[in-house]
Amino acid sequence: VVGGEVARPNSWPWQISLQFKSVIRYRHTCGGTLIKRGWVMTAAHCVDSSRDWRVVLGDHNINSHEGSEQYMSVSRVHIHPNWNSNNVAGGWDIALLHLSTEASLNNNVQLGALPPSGQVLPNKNPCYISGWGRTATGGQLSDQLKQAYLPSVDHRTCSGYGWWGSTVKDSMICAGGGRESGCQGDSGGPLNCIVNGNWVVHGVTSFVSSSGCNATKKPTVFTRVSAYIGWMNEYL
Ligand SMILES: CC(C)c1ccc(NC(=O)[C@@H]2CCCN2C(=O)[C@H](CCCC[NH3+])NC(=O)C(F)(F)F)cc1
Repeated sequence: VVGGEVARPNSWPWQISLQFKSVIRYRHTCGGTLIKRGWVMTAAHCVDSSRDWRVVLGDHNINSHEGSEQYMSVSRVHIHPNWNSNNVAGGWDIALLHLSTEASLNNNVQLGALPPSGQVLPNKNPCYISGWGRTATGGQLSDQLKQAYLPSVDHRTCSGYGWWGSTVKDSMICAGGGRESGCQGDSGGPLNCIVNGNWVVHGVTSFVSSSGCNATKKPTVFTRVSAYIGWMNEYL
């Protein structure tokens, strides 16, 4: 997350850290959202290589043990069948991870709410991105979970001239476009939006501009969760 601030610990209790074993230790690679006690929603581009995955729930500082963490292994990875790893602009950047044991829900670990199928937010709907991704273009990951206020940008604007144009599809949702943005390592994590006073996970962090995470008029682009409710319900 570029800009924004360190989140109050466990204030996004559905945010998970997706990590893979690298030699002797696990490394954070992506975010994700706990949507059922045994299921995590993330981006397909996060898991399209076979690795020894683990999901960490209830985390704040990914480099220290705080006691609120639950470490889960992953029994199945379900990548959307239409995902094409050579074309993130094609969409379909969504995957479900089946956990080998069910999470215990508590103050630090809760389920993220999903939107109704087909729901599209109006322009400038209040939303926050959360994640441990780079804190600047080319920078380092954040030890502590960060958040940034990224109001939604409607499709008409986001696909307009000088913005993303036809790179952005209707199955995506854009947010931000100013000095704050997602960045590498935030992939797969939630776009948390306020709808009728409740937090709803409307996006899965998918891509930013290759010329810089917080490029002007290149909002962070998310998989639009409401376009995939039917597919997810096949599993949940
Ligand atoms: C034109 C379109 C096809 C296109 C649009 C944006 C990009 N962006 C990028 O490649 C930038 C630079 C590093 C990774 N990255 C990204 O946007 C990666 C997803 C890459 C998927 C493809 N391998 N996602 C993220 O960094 C994010 F924001 F989700 F955390 C690349 C191609």
